[in-house]
Amino acid sequence: MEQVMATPWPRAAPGQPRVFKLVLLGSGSVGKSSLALRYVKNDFRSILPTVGCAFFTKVVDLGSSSLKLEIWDTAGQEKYHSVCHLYFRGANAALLVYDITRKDSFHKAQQWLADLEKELCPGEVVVMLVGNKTDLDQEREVTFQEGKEFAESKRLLFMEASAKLDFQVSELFTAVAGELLRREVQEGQSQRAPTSSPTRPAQCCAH
Ligand SMILES: Nc1nc2c(ncn2[C@@H]2O[C@H](COP(=O)(O)OP(=O)(O)OP(=O)(O)O)[C@@H](O)[C@H]2O)c(=O)[nH]1
Repeated sequence: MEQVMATPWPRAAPGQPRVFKLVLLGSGSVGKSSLALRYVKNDFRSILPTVGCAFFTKVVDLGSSSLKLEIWDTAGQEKYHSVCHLYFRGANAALLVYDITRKDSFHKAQQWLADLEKELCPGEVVVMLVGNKTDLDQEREVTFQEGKEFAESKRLLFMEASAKLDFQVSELFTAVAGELLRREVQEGQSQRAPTSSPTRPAQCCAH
């Protein structure tokens, strides 16, 4: 897996699919790298803890349209927490991942959301809460309902998945990609409408 420490903003070449940056955030060992590996390479294997950030790309075909996701897989270990905010700058989407067998990881995902909200404008980033490791249902500490209710209270997308069993992995990335395109179309329409006011201020939040 490629390990990178820089944060270049992606550019779309002419005629190529538009590029969106997606960051994976969450505690150590919740399965961020495994979800990315399953999605991009349809593989599941033992992976060493991420150092800094790992990087993947994948073109998502949505039928009438396609886009390229640049997936930034951040390190979840606490010692890397302070550098992680460097990676979500410029992000278009974020997956807040927790392990359904670890309540502490669910609380940590909520802290990540608070950090994201400090850096980014509300509604600017598509955020999905992801409860991973549904194959370990007998050890579950976070119910589906708890995840869903928290996501609804914060207006996040929500899905549970298993990187191990390949359960709902491509579905969750496709759902985020679909939402990115939907918002882009919506924003384009509101900018074309002569009577509409700008959708966002020129200078926003921490930018
Ligand atoms: N049972 C089960 N184990 C999983 C699943 N996804 C990941 N794992 C395991 O959980 C452990 C951690 O997975 P990683 O993908 O390295 O987790 P991470 O969140 O990227 O960890 P950091 O790099 O430390 O942030 C590994 O042993 C994986 O094999 C899953 O869906 N089910």
